[in-house]
Amino acid sequence: MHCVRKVTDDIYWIGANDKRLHLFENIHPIEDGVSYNSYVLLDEKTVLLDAADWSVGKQFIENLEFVLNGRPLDYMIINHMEPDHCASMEEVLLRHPETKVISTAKAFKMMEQFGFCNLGETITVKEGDEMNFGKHTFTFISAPMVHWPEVMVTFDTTDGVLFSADAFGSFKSLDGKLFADEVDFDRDWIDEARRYYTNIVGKYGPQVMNLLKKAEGIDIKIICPLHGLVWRKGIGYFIDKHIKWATYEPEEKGVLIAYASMYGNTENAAQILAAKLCEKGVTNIRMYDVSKTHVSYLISDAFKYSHIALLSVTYTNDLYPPMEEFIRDMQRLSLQNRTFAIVENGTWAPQANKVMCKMIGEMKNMTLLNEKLSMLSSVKEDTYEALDALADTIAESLK
Ligand SMILES: Cc1cc2nc3c(=O)[nH]c(=O)nc-3n(C[C@H](O)[C@H](O)[C@H](O)COP(=O)(O)O)c2cc1C
Repeated sequence: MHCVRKVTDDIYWIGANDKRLHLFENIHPIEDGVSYNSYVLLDEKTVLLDAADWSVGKQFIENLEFVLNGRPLDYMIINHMEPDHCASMEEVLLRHPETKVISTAKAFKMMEQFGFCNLGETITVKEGDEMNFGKHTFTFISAPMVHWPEVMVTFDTTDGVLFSADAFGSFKSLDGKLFADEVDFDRDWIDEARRYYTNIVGKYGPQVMNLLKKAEGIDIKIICPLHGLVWRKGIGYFIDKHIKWATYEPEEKGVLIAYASMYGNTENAAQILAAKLCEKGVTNIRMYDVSKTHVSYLISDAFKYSHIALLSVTYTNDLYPPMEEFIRDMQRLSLQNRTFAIVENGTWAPQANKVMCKMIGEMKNMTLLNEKLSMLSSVKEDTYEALDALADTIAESLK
């Protein structure tokens, strides 16, 4: 049975939720699922904006046919051709051979590469092109690398609706809600929106800022992304978050403590550091065991907090692999402007400090608060005092 919602009088959300998928992009855990959003404009012409993943294809097609209610589908706009949105487009075209597909030249090339064939009549658009569908005029804005190079976004100049592709998206299935003002976003959604942005689009901050600059000139009333909630109220709040993330500015003054420990002694040091920080009035702390926490959560909080304390054991003359993965991921996603404190542990020849220093040094605008805090196997009086002093240094730099 169909399951759709109205966005405006003429625009419907016809997407679907996937609560069964464990790993988004086969890498990021999605405990709360994800939605694949697709939209239809009913005007003098009918227009489908993006499709959906194959896993929800049946629901998506049922929704599409319900909304069309026997009308032909005149156009299908593909803003982003990644298979989690486009895999079902061929099914749409088999049912609607009358449909003309509108997209960028690069997207058509990539559709061919992926084998999304039988496209029929196509219309290639570029930055600034406009198309009228009756009451509504759409303009197309290129947004390269706002996830993939072929991406564009579509702006409905009539109603001020921005179809933003993967920009302004989020993990989490919608479960009946559609609009951000229907949920407690700060309580229930912001962490997953940040985890989505930072891990999926995080590397492309400058490109996101380019898109936001272009968006400054247009009066956006509604944002319709391809995953997550639709924004029609308080859009500025979400745009501000994206500006912070895209410019690699921390959202909050606080400390992310990430530790790697096999037998619990480095963990003990992490707990002592946290306790000392709290004693000194620094309570905005989030602590993770890197072996137990998927790196996508660590990345999300690395984008959130101003300070990052890394405490790691030495492992076969090198850094402990999950800690290395975390720092490598921060590098890959171009994280910048953070303040680090590091602690190493080793039993016969500690090496973790050297590797962590080198990796942090390879990133842009990172400050390292301490040169070396090395512990041998377990926390003794000297390490305890050194951790206390490190907490002082961190607290001071947070002022
Ligand atoms: C497989 C393995 C390899 C290790 N390699 C080194 C090493 O190369 N150099 C060193 O000083 N300690 C090494 N250690 C010791 C760890 O760093 C040790 O777990 C640590 O000193 C104690 O901290 P923990 O209780 O937090 O695990 C190794 C331990 C294991 C289990």
